[in-house]
Amino acid sequence: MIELRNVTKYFLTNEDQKYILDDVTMTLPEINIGILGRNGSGKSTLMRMLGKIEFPNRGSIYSKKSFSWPLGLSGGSVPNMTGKANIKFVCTLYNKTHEETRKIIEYVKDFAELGDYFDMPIKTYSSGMKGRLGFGLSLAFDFDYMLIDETLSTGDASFKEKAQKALREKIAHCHILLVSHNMKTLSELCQAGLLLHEGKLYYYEDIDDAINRYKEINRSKGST
Ligand SMILES: Nc1ncnc2c1ncn2[C@@H]1O[C@H](COP(=O)(O)OP(=O)(O)OP(=O)(O)O)[C@@H](O)[C@H]1O
Repeated sequence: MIELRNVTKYFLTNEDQKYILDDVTMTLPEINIGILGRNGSGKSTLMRMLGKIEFPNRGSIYSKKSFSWPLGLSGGSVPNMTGKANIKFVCTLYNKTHEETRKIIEYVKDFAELGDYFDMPIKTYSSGMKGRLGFGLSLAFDFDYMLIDETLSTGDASFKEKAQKALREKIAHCHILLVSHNMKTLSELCQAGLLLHEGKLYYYEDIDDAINRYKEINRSKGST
């Protein structure tokens, strides 16, 4: 379960405040949930708050469950360190043993297909390469919830296929919170939906109801 208690999140703009969530209180059940909203509504920000790499201005988000770092966002890595060194660093943070770390490095190296770049600083990577490294690393760990931010579209066609297959195997054993503009993927992978709109968060028990409401909003506002 994830509890949002009076959560308010805003960003300061030059002249005003941009509200993402305005005093939202809600309890989310343990199921796969798709997150929808127009461009700039705050989907990625919500995901970062769930992953505890960004925090509300007021209120709190509470859960006893473990969350992956948001897949699909390339932030969080140390740019001057190699891909391999970044993985070792994360393994240390998660108290992995020497043997577990060795296996994780092997897995990610094989999965991410970075060739020589695996031993080069991350600042030399393209955004797709960073995405592949982060994606492989997240798959190598076990979490209660995987946070996925449009990761299904990371990489070229063959990598995308491999990533989708690996992700589907992974999510058979955990829950997902998925941000995507792809309605088919949302409908296939999620049971429930969250719709972010103008600082409010709406929960739909059926993902297809969330998708229909999202489409209605898009029709009335002009699609983005
Ligand atoms: N650090 C920041 N400072 C100021 N404004 C920010 C900051 N981060 C995000 N924003 C603004 O907050 C709003 C929500 O951003 P966010 O990336 O969460 O939206 P989104 O729904 O994921 O968008 P998209 O669908 O385009 O990816 C946007 O208007 C964005 O410009």
